[in-house]
Amino acid sequence: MTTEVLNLIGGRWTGEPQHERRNPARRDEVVAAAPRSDVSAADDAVTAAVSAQPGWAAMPAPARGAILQDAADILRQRHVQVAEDLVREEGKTRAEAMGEVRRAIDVLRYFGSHGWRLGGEVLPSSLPGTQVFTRHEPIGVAALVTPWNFPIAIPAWKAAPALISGNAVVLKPAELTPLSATHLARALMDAGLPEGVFNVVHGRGSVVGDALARDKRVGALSFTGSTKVGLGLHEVLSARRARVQLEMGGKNAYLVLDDADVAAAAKVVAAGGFSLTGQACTATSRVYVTAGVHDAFVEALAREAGSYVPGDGLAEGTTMGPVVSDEQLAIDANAVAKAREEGATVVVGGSEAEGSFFRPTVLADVAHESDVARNEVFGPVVATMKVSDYDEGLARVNDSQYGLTAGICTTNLRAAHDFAARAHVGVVKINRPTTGLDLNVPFGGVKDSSSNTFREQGPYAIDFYTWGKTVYLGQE
Ligand SMILES: NC(=O)C1=CN([C@@H]2O[C@H](COP(=O)(O)OP(=O)(O)OC[C@H]3O[C@@H](n4cnc5c(N)ncnc54)[C@H](OP(=O)(O)O)[C@@H]3O)[C@@H](O)[C@H]2O)C=CC1
Ligand SMILES: O=C(O)CCC(=O)C(=O)O
Repeated sequence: MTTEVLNLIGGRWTGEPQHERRNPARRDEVVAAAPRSDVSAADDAVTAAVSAQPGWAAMPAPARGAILQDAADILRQRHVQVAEDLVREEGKTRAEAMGEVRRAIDVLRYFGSHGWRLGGEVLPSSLPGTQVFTRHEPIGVAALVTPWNFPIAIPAWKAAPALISGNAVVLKPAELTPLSATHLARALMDAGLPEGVFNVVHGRGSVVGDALARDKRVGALSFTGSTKVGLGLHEVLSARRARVQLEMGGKNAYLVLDDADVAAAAKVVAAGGFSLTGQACTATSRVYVTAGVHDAFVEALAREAGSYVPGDGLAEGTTMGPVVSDEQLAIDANAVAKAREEGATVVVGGSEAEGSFFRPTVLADVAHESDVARNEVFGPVVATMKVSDYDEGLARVNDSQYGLTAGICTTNLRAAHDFAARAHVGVVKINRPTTGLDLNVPFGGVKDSSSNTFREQGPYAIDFYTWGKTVYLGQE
């Protein structure tokens, strides 16, 4: 069944559904049709947001929070349908999609509860009879440009802190996944969000996303996606000194030491590398293994990889969904072909794609300088490399243009602490998969993974959407 998706501008559903999205697991099924908007729709959405924002910011923060909490409840009532639509448009397994929708619900609840806690500080003044306090003012209009790989959780974790702090929002979701963003918008509107406070414009990133970035009324833009697009947005936004938050690519590394439990390490690396079909910016994609356990680890990882059952995420027994698009499928296949040319051994997987499915792939004997060891694949492909000891492993982990997540499997407390201190990444996982984040703690990277400024998630997320003011209150 095709669902017609429209833009949401100033509380009205508008536009012509023209662009079809097909189910990556069943290509004859059209899941959704959405507008391919032009720049005028982006302009209208920003106009609506500008006009709605002062009223929204004037509403008491607990009342704003109550709307987010109600939206969470509505999403909870609809969660089975929302998750199944997410599977059909993006390709996750049912369990992964349920987890993602759950996360969106929890994010709305979490930031909804912040309505009771927002505020500033009261500070002593050097002046007699004077009080100093700080205020956190909303930026005004925030644009959110989001990817297809977490099509409801990422819009939710960007929108919720923006909204609770009194901003109006214009969301440009990825063209591949229009339906999940619509479910989020419907829940917010059905919860009583005033018209114009949350707007959605569907269309090409290079048209709608670019127009939002260039609109001087947009005070902040939060982006998740490829490094290439993110760096372009950074140039546009910083040229006019608007806020920009970027969560981009990764080449996330794992280090497995001789003292690790090999079977447990293989499970951790497989979960980070193959869950979500490897389509996460936090996915494990290169593994350094010390010589004593190298061969046993590669064997154990290959066994884990072979145990996945690729298929339609809604089918019973499927443990890995399809690749999201033909373009991504070609990237996965080419990465393995190139690795082979550069001397790697394909231990398991790596065969021609079957339809939209690509088998979990483990590569061994990978050269440190080869393409697959350095560039993001965004698919279920894990490159393994032997290192002589911890120091060499740590140096290899840090030898990357990216710095999003990294992990270590070890039972040595000293190594674990040293790694936590010296891994040059935004998130360190010790004996846990590189994927998977708590919603109440900061998330972001360094180097080419991030804008290296404001973190997402947790209370820190609110900093990006507010600016600080200091008030001196004296008596006459
Ligand atoms: N860090 C992460 O979580 C993610 C990383 N990626 C990486 O990016 C690669 C490509 O994926 P893709 O989805 O195409 O990522 P993109 O960076 O192209 O897309 C992310 C978002 O940005 C929009 N966009 C694209 N071009 C522009 C532009 N010029 N100006 C403003 N917005 C724009 C997209 O719109 P639209 O696509 O609808 O046109 C989408 O909404 C992946 O293979 C992976 O390496 C991808 C997704 C998530
Ligand atoms: O690992 C996760 O849970 C989040 C990953 C993520 O933020 C992304 O892929 O964009």
